[in-house]
Amino acid sequence: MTVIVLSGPIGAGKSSLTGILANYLGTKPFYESVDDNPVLPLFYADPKKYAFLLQVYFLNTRFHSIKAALTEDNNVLDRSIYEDALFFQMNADIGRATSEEVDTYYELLHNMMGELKRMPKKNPDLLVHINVSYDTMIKRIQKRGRPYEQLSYDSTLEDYYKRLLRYYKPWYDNYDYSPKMEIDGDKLDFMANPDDKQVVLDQITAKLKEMGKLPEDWNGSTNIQVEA
Ligand SMILES: Nc1ncnc2c1ncn2[C@@H]1O[C@H](COP(=O)(O)OP(=O)(O)OP(=O)(O)O)[C@@H](O)[C@H]1O
Ligand SMILES: Nc1nc(=O)c2ncn([C@H]3C[C@H](O)[C@@H](CO)O3)c2[nH]1
Repeated sequence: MTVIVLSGPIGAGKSSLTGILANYLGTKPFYESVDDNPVLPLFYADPKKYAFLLQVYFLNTRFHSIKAALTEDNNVLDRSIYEDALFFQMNADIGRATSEEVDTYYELLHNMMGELKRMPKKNPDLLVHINVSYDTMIKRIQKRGRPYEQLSYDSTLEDYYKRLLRYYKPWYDNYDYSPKMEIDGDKLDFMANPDDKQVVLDQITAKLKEMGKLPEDWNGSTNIQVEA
């Protein structure tokens, strides 16, 4: 059926929507490696030392996930390989990578993207991008409560998060691996409000129907798995 990739800033709701969408469509979710990621806390404690290592870690896990997803042809992915360079370029721009690390990273990324071109299915079917403002992003980061992501942990995080938001607009505009659509993550509380959740699911299924990826009369009901 379809391979859908989600994108958006930290705390936008990608993991949450990945689960909701996979359940609704009856497909398999792939999550970004966070709680089992040994490099992430090291990075937040010493970004300059660990930016390159963290990026290689994420790139490797994202390469693994996108290959599996494109092979099985029926999946939803939390943040994917297509956003990897956005993060690394931003960290490099603020002096957290040497020019040798930057060159090595882009050669590795180029090689990996070349491998994807050889897959039977080369691209996702749809990118769903969740837009959030700075205030929403911070509220969600606080709600989730990972200690090393809190503004109180490091005084430079406010600037880091604001900068990240600025990098997303051109990234989204230039993304061309598949059709794409945006979700308003400020207005739509798809976690706590069932009506908002249905609005988001309707927006995504309408896009999939328009693209011929779902039958016109499909309403999700036959595919919903009852959550325990
Ligand atoms: N639309 C929403 N409305 C209200 N709360 C939300 C919404 N989306 C996510 N949340 C809450 O915000 C927090 C962050 O959500 P989530 O982990 O899904 O974000 P994410 O985009 O996957 O983050 P990251 O980039 O860090 O992996 C969670 O506590 C989640 O319950
Ligand atoms: N430096 C860096 N590069 C990435 O590709 C990347 N992807 C995610 N993250 C950070 C953001 C959240 O804290 C947490 C969960 O998304 O991991 C990243 N950090």
